[in-house]
Amino acid sequence: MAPVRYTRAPNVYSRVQYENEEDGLLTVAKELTAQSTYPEYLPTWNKKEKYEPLKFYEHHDVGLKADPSFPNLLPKGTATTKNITPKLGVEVKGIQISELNDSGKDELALLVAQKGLVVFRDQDIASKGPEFSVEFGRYFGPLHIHPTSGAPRTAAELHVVYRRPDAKNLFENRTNLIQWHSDVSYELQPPGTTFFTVVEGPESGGDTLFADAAEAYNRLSPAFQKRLEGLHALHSGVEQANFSKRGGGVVKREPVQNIHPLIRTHPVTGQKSIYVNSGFTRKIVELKEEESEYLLNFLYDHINNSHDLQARANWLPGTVAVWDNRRVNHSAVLDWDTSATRLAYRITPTAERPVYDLKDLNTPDVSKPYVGADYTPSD
Ligand SMILES: O=C(O)CCC(=O)C(=O)O
Ligand SMILES: [Fe+2]
Repeated sequence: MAPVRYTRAPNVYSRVQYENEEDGLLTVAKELTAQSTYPEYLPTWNKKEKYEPLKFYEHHDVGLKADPSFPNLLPKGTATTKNITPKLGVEVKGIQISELNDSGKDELALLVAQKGLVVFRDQDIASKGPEFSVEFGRYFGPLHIHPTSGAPRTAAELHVVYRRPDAKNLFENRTNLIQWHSDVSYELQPPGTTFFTVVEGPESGGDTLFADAAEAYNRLSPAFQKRLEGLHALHSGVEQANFSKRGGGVVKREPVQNIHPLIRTHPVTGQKSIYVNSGFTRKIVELKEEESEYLLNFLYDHINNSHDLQARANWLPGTVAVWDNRRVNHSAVLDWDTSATRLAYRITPTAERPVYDLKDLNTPDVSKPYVGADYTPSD
């Protein structure tokens, strides 16, 4: 059977970037470190770093505690806001997220849940060093340590996205490099409020695209919504781990596959969204293969190609975008062909095990057992 149409090689960013190895620590070339304006964020890959499988924990979203009038996050007369699109995304200026007290952080989580994406301009958080971002992020949930990506030498919890100045032309074998996904959806408890900032980047290009899977759900007819209820999808981290291994990279935690409801409900807003993505979703477990492929391809088309439920963030110095990874899918845009470096990092607090019905929130396993033939990834 043909593979799902949108499933391509995982993360084009994870192409080999390391050149030095000192005692199991892979690092980028010394000349690149010398040139970097933020060398403390350059990726390193520690071959000795190994983690146990992630275990279930109860997640209580801090957005639930927030004052919905946002007195700390959006103080009147100081903060300004502007919607990026009518429903998805808002741009905020005039406040420093690094200075928020706990109430302000609760409000930030609520605003991100409500808007899907919040773009803060002129932030100083990166200049405070990697350890500050780790401490900041922990407030929102236990931080995810990515199994294969690089991390700053002093902050294993940050996920680094790096394209070196002499990156090869990735369009040689591809017509486009768009890779829609929701971060690490294969985990038992995937991320929620997710922070991303580009500390070094091209003058133009290298934007990030966002698609609103809640609006995508709302656009479906009631009959179609009903059909999706009760279905579950298998998400897989196996191909990403294999890809890293093949390139001589690291696998810090054994890859997992998890089954999540196809429609999930947000614990803070009560909003439903379609929880599939063409990066990590492999199969709808209640359906036969052809049926699953047919339905997944429809949903991928609907989410990835409906530009009228999407937003695009551009990166100015000091921009921090925060998205709700439960509700939006995203893709990098690798469109520049100058020798500009792009160096970015993500702070990735994890969230609840996805549920369709909020009465199942924080129960260890609400998915039906996977009874189909064992799924064997092709990669
Ligand atoms: O580089 C980007 O714009 C997005 C990268 C990405 O998908 C991520 O770090 O989650
Ligand atoms: Fe991502």
